[in-house]
Amino acid sequence: MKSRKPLVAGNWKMNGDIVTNEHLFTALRSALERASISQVEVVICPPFPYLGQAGAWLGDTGIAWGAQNVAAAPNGALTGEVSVSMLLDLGCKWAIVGHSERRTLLGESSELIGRKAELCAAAGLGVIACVGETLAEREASHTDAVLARQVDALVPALRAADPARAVVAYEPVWAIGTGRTASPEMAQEAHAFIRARMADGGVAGADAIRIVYGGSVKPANAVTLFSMPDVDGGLIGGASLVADEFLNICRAAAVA
Ligand SMILES: O=C(CO)COP(=O)(O)O
Repeated sequence: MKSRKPLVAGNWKMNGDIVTNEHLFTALRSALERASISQVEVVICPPFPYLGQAGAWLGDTGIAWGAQNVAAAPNGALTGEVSVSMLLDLGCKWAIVGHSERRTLLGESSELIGRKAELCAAAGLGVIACVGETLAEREASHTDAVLARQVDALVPALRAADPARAVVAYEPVWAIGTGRTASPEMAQEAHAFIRARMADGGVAGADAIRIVYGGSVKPANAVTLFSMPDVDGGLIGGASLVADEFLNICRAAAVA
């Protein structure tokens, strides 16, 4: 039994609409209530426009909701951006930062992501900070170097954060949406490296910070992944859009 409470977060990415979401929220509510998996922290991250809808549907459940991104500044002339305080206003408990889709498609740097994480930590908004290597980087044996750079940029935020409100998500880019999952041993190796790197960087809460795995997690592979000693749950893309699949992944986190 691990000392860290597992966390399973659904990253809906840019999917959904009011009607579809309503069905998904309804199914998630009843499924998760029936399963009563209080030993798992469950988070749903819909697109920004639906955070209010998430609050309306999930507010009286144990399920938290969060954003998929946040601005790197507290307020001001930043057209189109959404601040930490706005997310707190909407009842968000969490924000994802540094997803590889934003790193690669939108050019977000590790430094920018570190700043976002620091703003979350300072305001008490939980942060799920994503790291992970590309296939080319893994094949060139650069995985550790890439993870080290990405984790180091998060260290100031992780040192400042309440360890219960800081999560690192290891998402190898080659496993995202591809159906290709890291083996449990590969995930464990990367997670152990990330934890040691945090500790070396002076993050006193490194042992308490959850490191979750993301990349083609499905009900069929969740238990073996989550059973690894440093894998503390998952960040789920595609399968989080299907209530039964997401529920079964949450169940896997409860038994792993
Ligand atoms: O990017 C992910 C979660 O943030 C993973 O996506 P998939 O689960 O669809 O591979």
